[in-house]
This record gives sequence, structure tokens and C-alpha cells, in this order.
Amino acid sequence: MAEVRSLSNSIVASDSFQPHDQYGLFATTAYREGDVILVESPLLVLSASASTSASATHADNNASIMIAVTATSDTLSSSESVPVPSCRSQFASTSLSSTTTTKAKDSLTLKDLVLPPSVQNQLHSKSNSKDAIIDESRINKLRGMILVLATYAVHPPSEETLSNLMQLYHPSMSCTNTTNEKQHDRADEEDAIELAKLALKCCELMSAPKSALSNLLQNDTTKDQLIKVLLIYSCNAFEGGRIYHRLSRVNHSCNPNAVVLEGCNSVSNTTSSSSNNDTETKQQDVSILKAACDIAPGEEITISYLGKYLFAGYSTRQRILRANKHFVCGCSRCSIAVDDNVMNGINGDRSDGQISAANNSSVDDVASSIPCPACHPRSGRYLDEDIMLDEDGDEDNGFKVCYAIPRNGLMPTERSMHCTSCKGTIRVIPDGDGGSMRNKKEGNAIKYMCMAEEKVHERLESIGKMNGGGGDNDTESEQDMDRQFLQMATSICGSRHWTTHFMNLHVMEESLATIHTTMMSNAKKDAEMMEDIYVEIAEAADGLDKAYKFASSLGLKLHPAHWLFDYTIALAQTLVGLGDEKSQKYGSTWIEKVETYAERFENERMQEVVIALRDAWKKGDEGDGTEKGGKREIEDVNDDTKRRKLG
Ligand SMILES: C[S@@+](CC[C@H](N)C(=O)[O-])C[C@H]1O[C@@H](n2cnc3c(N)ncnc32)[C@H](O)[C@@H]1O
Repeated sequence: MAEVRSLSNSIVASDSFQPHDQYGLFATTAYREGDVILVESPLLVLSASASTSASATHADNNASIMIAVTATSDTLSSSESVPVPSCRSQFASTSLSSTTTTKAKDSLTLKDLVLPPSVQNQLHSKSNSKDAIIDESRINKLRGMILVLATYAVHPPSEETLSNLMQLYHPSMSCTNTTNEKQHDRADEEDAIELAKLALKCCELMSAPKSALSNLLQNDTTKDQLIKVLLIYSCNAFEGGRIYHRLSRVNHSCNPNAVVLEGCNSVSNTTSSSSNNDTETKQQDVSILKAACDIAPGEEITISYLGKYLFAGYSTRQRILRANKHFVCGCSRCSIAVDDNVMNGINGDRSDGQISAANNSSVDDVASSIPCPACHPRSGRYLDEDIMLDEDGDEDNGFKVCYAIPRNGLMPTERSMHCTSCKGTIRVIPDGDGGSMRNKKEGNAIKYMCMAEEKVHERLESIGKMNGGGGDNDTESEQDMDRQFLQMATSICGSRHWTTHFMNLHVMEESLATIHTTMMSNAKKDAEMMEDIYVEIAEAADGLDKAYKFASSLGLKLHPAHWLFDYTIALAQTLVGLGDEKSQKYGSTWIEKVETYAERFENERMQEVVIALRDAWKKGDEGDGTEKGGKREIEDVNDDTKRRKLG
């Protein structure tokens, strides 16, 4: 049981943010990990799919929109989803076995929507951000809003639905905020209002005369209401534009205690009134909110709006939430030190940093830890190879890598770091602010880290677009590029930084996909080829193991498998596919890591896959046609692979 309450009335401190006219969902009973908190079908689905045959054959993109906005309910089905920007997709959105981003070939994607030139000019002249991701996200958001208005015009909600929808609207921008952070917050919300107004303007310019949409836009009162609908959509919509009565009240936290499983099907039995007590079964689109850890009564229930980026560093998480959801996250993981001793301290005053860090660990960005620039000086911006790879066990051989953890902050100058080993505080020395050459070099490591974070995020976003947008990302040059990004992340940020793990998982995904293709082909695999495959699988296993350790080091409430499940399944599938018992047993040990997670959070079909992979070795060698004899087995290779190839 859970209920929607005003945050200002909550007895237990909210983990999401300080209340200002806002609501959240609170547990009224205790939950264990995996318990269902609520099951809900959408109040409204505010997205349009223009995948009609007419739009597919139409050469002019804008004309496609005209078709969309003039479409009848037959051609514009509200249950079909269009790739609207939403940050609440499930964690492994770029998974190997991904079924999440399938897209009809002839569907109209957001980027096909050509905006009127006057609006494009307005967008460009207003763009004061140097952040390409935020700019692109704004444009996509605007496109999403246009499609929302088209859907709304074709499928206007009933009075009752509209009144329920309007309850989600809260004009929080009317509150007076004083801190810098809140001003940021307001600017982001004002941006959402501006986009909503622009979306209306676009629709006025683009809609066909006498179409459902142009009729809707005739009336000023309706226009005001549409702005509110767009703001509600902007803040509350889940994947596919689904808006819920209660689920849409669940706030975000970067350390959430619950997850939403979207787009599940539930079968409901209804008694038909026309025939004698005949029951009809109806498929319902429902989403399920589940506890991701034990939750006590009175605790606020929070989810992540970030997908896999929940495991990223502070600045990337904030960047995404601002770009996609128009707010500055105020959760406990994102809190900023008000009285920052480190910032006030003089570089080199090591005791200050230690006291500050020890007193306020929530302001640390553990996901962005880097080898301490004071303990491990860089040559230029790069780490020594031993330091960057930080192999387990080398401590016995005389080297130990010490890590510095940056504070939460958006700018390099806000991200002073502390190292518990040398008790050092490292900060960026502003130009003309004195400081020794050594201090300056140490401070520069922070700048390079921030640069690497931004570049890796941009690369991952462009990969996501290639995957989702039908681009060609299979070329060798793209794979080379990814390896270079991995090399950059590893050599600048080291092996405990989120950028290294994200790039490594991506490279692993590509490499396992290539192995899968090779294994499935009928071509003869010689010993040398098999040896290469074993080495690559060993590297993948090593990288995944490190990703688990990294995820655990963040101390989040939810299990790392929420992020790493798909990668684990892919690795186990590859191992089982090798066909020999030892590899299959090794695959089974990987499955053990995710078995409980799957029982609690995956559907029946996936649970069957998990069991099949776990038990494959017991069924004897039902191999896949690969040669036997003389080949090295995966665990042997894993043992003697001490270094990853970074390309
Ligand atoms: C889906 S709604 C959540 C319900 C909302 N609090 C309400 O009162 O209806 C998302 C909005 O809640 C606020 N919000 C949610 N999580 C937040 C967080 N961690 N920090 C700051 N604001 C947050 C933002 O204003 C965001 O646009």
C-alpha cells in the first residue's frame, strides 16, 4: 500500500528533494525487495505514431505531420509508441538482447519532423547553452510536444480523464527561490514553458486547415489548457508518453528504492453485458512499481528517471535531468556542500579536505573517482599504464593505487577532490591565482576528467542514436572509435571511473555480438580463431566483473543487476554457446549473480532463459558445432589474461 502525499507533510525526510508545492508517493506498509507496490494502467497515452502507409510514402516530412494531425483514429493509434524523449526507460537500454528499441521501418521518427524555419531561428538565437546534448534534447522535446498535440487533437480525453490529468499540474515556478540551485531549477522550468509555447506555434504553422489540430488551436482558453497538458507531459510522461494517476507522482532519486516495469501486459476478465455472464479476456497495458530494496512504512518511494546513467557521475546525471526533465536533482546523492571547506581551503591544506569529506560523504561523487593526482602524477593528461588498469592483486607486488573522490559540482572549479590515502585536497587553480606548478598540474587532472566525462557521454548518446535511429554503427571504424574512447576514459580517468565502465561495457557488447555472428556461421573455425575468441570472452568477463565491483562501490540501494543483467546474460549465452562443459559451467556461475534479480524483476520468458543458461552444462555437450580437442577453455584463458587489450 502506498499513497500520494504532499512532500511538506511527510514525517520522514524526503530523499528526493526539498518540498515546494510538490507531491510524492509514500509507503504506508513495509515492503521487501521485489514486492509489488502498485500496478497501474495509464490515465492517458500522449504520444503519436505516424507509421501509416501514407506517411511512409510521402516525400515531404512536414506533409507527414499534416497527415498525422488530420489522421482519423484508425491511422493514429494511441497505443503505438513513437520514440518520444523519456528518461525512464529500463536500465539496460542498449542491451545485447534488447527488445526495447524496435522501430517500425516506416515509422516517422522525431528527427524526421522538420520544424518551421521561423521556429528554428528562434531556437538557435535563444540557445545560450554551449552544451550540444542539451540543445539537441530541447529540439527533440519540442518535436515530441508537437506529436503530443497531434495525438491530443485526434484523441481528445474525456472530461473525467482531463480533470484527473490536470491534478498533476502544479505551478511550482510561482514559488520564490533564493539559492543558486533553485534559480537553476526555475530557469529549467521556464525553458519547458517556452518549449510548450513554441510547440503550439509550430502546430499553428504546420497543421492543415480545418484539421482536428487547427480546430483545437482556435480557442485561447484551450490553448492555455494545452500548455498545461504539455507541461504535465514534459514532467510526468513515462516511455511512450504514458501518464499515470499515481505512478506519475513518484519522484526521482539518484539512489532510488523502487523500479518501474513498464508496458507489462495484464489480462483482465470482464463480464460481458450482452451475453449471459460470458467473460471476455482483455489485454491491458499496465506498469508495475516494485520495491528495489526493503522499504519501511512512511518512507518516500522513489525511482530513477535516468536509465543506465543512474550509475554515472554527478555532472552527467544532472545534465540529463535538466535536459530531459527540466529540473535540478536535489536528492541526497546529489546534495552539494553548503559550507565547502575544501573550496575555501588553500590547495595543499590537506587536513581541511579530510575533515570536510569525512563529515559530509553524501556530497562525494564516488562514480567519478580517479587515481589521486597527487599520489600518482600524470605525464601530461595521461596516467601511467599500471595505474590506469589497477589490476587486482598487484598490491602484493608493491603497488597500490590511491583514489581521489571529487565533490558534486558542474564546473571543474567546483569539483575539488580528496584522497584519504595522502589526506590531500586537490582543486583547480584559477588562472592568476598563484599555486605551485605541481598544484596546477594536479588541478588540471580535474579539468581533464570533466572533459572526458562530457566526451564519453556525447559518444554514448550518439551510439544510442545510431542504434535507435537506424544508423550504421556496425562499421569497423565505429568500433575503432569506441575503442579509442575506451582508451581515453581509461588513461585519463582510470579503472574506477564510470566513463571507463560505460565504454568498456559498450565495447564488450560489440565484441560479444561479433563472436555470436562468428559462432553461428558455418565457416570452419580454426584453432587460432578460437584462441582469439577465448581471449575476447575472457576480457569481456573481466570487464563485467569490474563493472559489478564498480556498481557495488557506489553503495546504491538497488542491485547492480538492474544495470548489468543484459550484459551478464549475453556473456553467459556466449559461454554456453561454446559448447564445452567447463565454459558452460563458467556461464552458470555468471547466471548465479542475476538469478535472484531475475526472479524478482524479470518476466517469465526471461526467467526461463536464465534457468536454461544455468542448467545448460548439466544437459551434456550439445555443442554448437565448434571443434573439440586441443582448444583452451575459457577459465584457463581468463586466468592468464592480466591485461585488457585497449586497441
Ligand atoms: C513525475 S513528477 C513527480 C511528482 C511531482 N513531485 C508532483 O508533485 O506531482 C516530476 C517532477 O517532480 C519534481 N522532482 C522529482 N524528483 C525530483 C528531484 N529528485 N529533485 C528535484 N525535483 C524533483 C520535478 O519538478 C519534476 O519535474
